[in-house]
Amino acid sequence: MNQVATNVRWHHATIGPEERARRLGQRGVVVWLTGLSGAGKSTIAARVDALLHARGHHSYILDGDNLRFGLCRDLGFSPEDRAENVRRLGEAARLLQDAGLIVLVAAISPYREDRARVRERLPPGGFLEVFVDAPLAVCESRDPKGLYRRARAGEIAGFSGIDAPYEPPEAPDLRLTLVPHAPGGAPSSAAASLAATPAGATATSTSPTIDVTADASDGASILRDRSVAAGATADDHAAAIVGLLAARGLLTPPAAT
Ligand SMILES: Nc1ncnc2c1ncn2[C@@H]1O[C@H](COP(=O)(O)OS(=O)(=O)O)[C@@H](OP(=O)(O)O)[C@H]1O
Ligand SMILES: Nc1ncnc2c1ncn2[C@@H]1O[C@H](COP(=O)(O)OP(=O)(O)O)[C@@H](O)[C@H]1O
Repeated sequence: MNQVATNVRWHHATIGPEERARRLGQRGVVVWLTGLSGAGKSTIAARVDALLHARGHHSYILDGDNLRFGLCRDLGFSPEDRAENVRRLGEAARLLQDAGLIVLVAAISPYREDRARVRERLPPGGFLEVFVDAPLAVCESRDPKGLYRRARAGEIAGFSGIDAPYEPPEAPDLRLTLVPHAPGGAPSSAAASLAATPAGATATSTSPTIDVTADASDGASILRDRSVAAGATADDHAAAIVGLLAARGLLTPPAAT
C-alpha cells in the first residue's frame, strides 16, 4: 500500500502566472518567516496580511502552529519530522503562490537545508526568506506560550534554541532585528538588547533597527534608512516586508505586452 506512484503525469493549465498576475494585480510569492519560537513570526505575518488586505492585495498565512492541527498533525519535532513539516508547508505555499497569492509562512523551520529545498521548488524570485532575528534571550523573556519555561524545566525535550538547533539564514532577503545600534557604531550585543528591556516589557522599548541584506539595487537601501528612523515595532517590521514586496515589483500587475 505504501508504494510511490509512477503512472502519473503533469497536466498543464492554459492559465499561467502572467494571466493570474494581471487579474490579481500582483505576483504570487512565498514570504517565508523563520526564527525562534517567540521571535514574532506569527505577529508580523498577521500584520503584513492586514496591511496587504487593506491595500486590496490577496494574501494568506500558513502558520506552522496552525498547520500542525491538520495537514501536519501526524508530525512531531524530531529533525526528520521538522523536515517533513517544512516540506509540506512549502508544497502548500507553492500551490497558493502558483494561484497568485502572497503567501506568508510563519514557521521556525530551523534547518537551512529544509528551507533551501523549499526555495528550489519555487520559481526564481518566488521565495523571499525573512529572518525574524530576535535573540534567544529576548524570545525567552517574552515566552508568550510559557514553552521556554517548560523546556527549561525539562518538560519539553528538543526545544529549538534550548536543546535543539536553530540555523539562522546566511543570506536572507530581509533580516528583522531588535538589536540596538550604538550611535554611529556597530550593533551592540543581544545581551545589551535584553538588558535594555524591562521585565514584562517587549523588546520594542530598545532602539531597534531593521537590517535589509538584499541587493541595494532593488530599493533595499531605501528600506534600511526608513526602518532605522521608524524603530521596530511589529508594524515597522510588517511595513519593511511590504516595502520589500513593492521593491521587488510583486505588488503591481505585469506591464502589458
Ligand atoms: N520542541 C519544540 N520546538 C519548537 N517549537 C515547539 C516545540 N514543541 C512545541 N512547539 C510549538 O510548535 C511551534 C513550532 O511549530 P513549527 O511548525 O513552526 O516548527 S518547525 O518549523 O517544524 O520547526 C512553536 O510555535 P511558535 O512559538 O509560533 O514558533 C511552538 O509553539
Ligand atoms: N517587533 C516585534 N515583532 C513581533 N512581535 C513582537 C515585537 N515586539 C514584541 N513582540 C511580541 O512578541 C511575541 C511574539 O510572539 P509570536 O508572534 O507568537 O512569535 P512566533 O510566531 O515567532 O513564535 C508577541 O507577544 C508579540 O506581541
